[in-house]
Amino acid sequence: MVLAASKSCVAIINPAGAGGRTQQAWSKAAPTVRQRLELAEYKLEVRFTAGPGDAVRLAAEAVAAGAAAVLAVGGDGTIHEVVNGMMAESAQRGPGVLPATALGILPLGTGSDFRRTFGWSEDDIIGSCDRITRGKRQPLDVARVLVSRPSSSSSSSSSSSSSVPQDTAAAAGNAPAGPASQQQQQQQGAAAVEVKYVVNICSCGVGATTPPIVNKLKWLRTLSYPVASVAALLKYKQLTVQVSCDGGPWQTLEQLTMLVVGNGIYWGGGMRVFPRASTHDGLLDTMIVQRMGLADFVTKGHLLRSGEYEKLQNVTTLPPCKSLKVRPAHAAGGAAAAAAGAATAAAGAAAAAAAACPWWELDGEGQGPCSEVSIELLPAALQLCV
Ligand SMILES: Nc1ncnc2c1ncn2[C@@H]1O[C@H](COP(=O)(O)OP(=O)(O)OP(=O)(O)O)[C@@H](O)[C@H]1O
Repeated sequence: MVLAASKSCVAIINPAGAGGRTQQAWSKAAPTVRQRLELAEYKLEVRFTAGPGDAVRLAAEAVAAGAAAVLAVGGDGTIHEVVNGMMAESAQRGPGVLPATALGILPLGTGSDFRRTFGWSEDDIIGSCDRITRGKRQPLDVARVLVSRPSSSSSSSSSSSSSVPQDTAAAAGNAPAGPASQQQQQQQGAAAVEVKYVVNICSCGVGATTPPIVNKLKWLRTLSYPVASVAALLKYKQLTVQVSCDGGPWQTLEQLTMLVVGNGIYWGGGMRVFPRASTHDGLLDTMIVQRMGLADFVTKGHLLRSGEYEKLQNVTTLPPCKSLKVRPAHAAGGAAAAAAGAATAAAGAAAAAAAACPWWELDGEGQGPCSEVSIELLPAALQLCV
């Protein structure tokens, strides 16, 4: 018997997920999802994204409308956008306001790394519905990431930055909120800062150059990630960056292959990068890979994949922390150069500075080169349906 619905669950579906397979899978799953939810007195509302970034808007609308749950249907990019919309909407209401809307996940993507942390299988339609209807909620930490871009680079290549509403640096108390202010910040060149949220893992270096390659290889399914990694390593030039944990001194990392920072366990299509990570311990884990070329990747990459990288000399970790800042090494001398009246700083110099900026990806969504990135973990920022 179908009971009168008293709570709403908004399903946000990315029809383009997994190279279009999400759309087909959803078509088959939809009747079951509706039936399971209605039996538990949930009213299902279905929203399809119209393009990249649209899930940010749809999730923010669901939170604003007081939905009991949002069901993100797709891969990690869809979860990323949904989390960004939920966090942006709650940030508008004031610092530390926890959305009453819980996050549900129906994993139907390519890599689908986030769901692996919880041991949820792909395509588990009934399990996804039951996680919503049984009412069990687990606190979920979310990282707030302030992204600064080099003055010569254009705005974000990421989908989630292009839609409304936006949680800009404004919400951090730096400027008026909203898309207009984001535009102003971008016009201010190097001072532009965007606020993004990461629920699983972000990285800079070679891994951050793979998303455009992965996007072209979706037909290879889970193989798209290792194949893209090899292609990216062939072109990658190692950079020097500096990191500061929990406000401590800057530490220089030379010949960086990649720096991975995370909340969850899995990254890059099933690599167990943080085997001991918890999504509700209030701490970020960090892995640093230096001087790793293609030969190392081919012969030792399996140790990165299995999380046994303590055996690798060129892999180190930082103590778990609550916040982390990363900047290109040239940024350390930037202020001094400016003070010395570096009037000769021409467009060529700006382009060179941009080239020295590492590329970033957030939850697998490519951002291009970033000058400074500041990551702060917000403990128990959302409630996850488990
Ligand atoms: N309607 C749409 N049309 C085209 N692209 C979309 C649409 N909706 C969302 N997108 C974009 O699709 C991209 C991929 O989505 P998603 O991450 O869900 O699937 P996936 O990449 O196959 O999975 P995974 O990230 O787990 O490997 C995201 O960058 C998102 O912005």
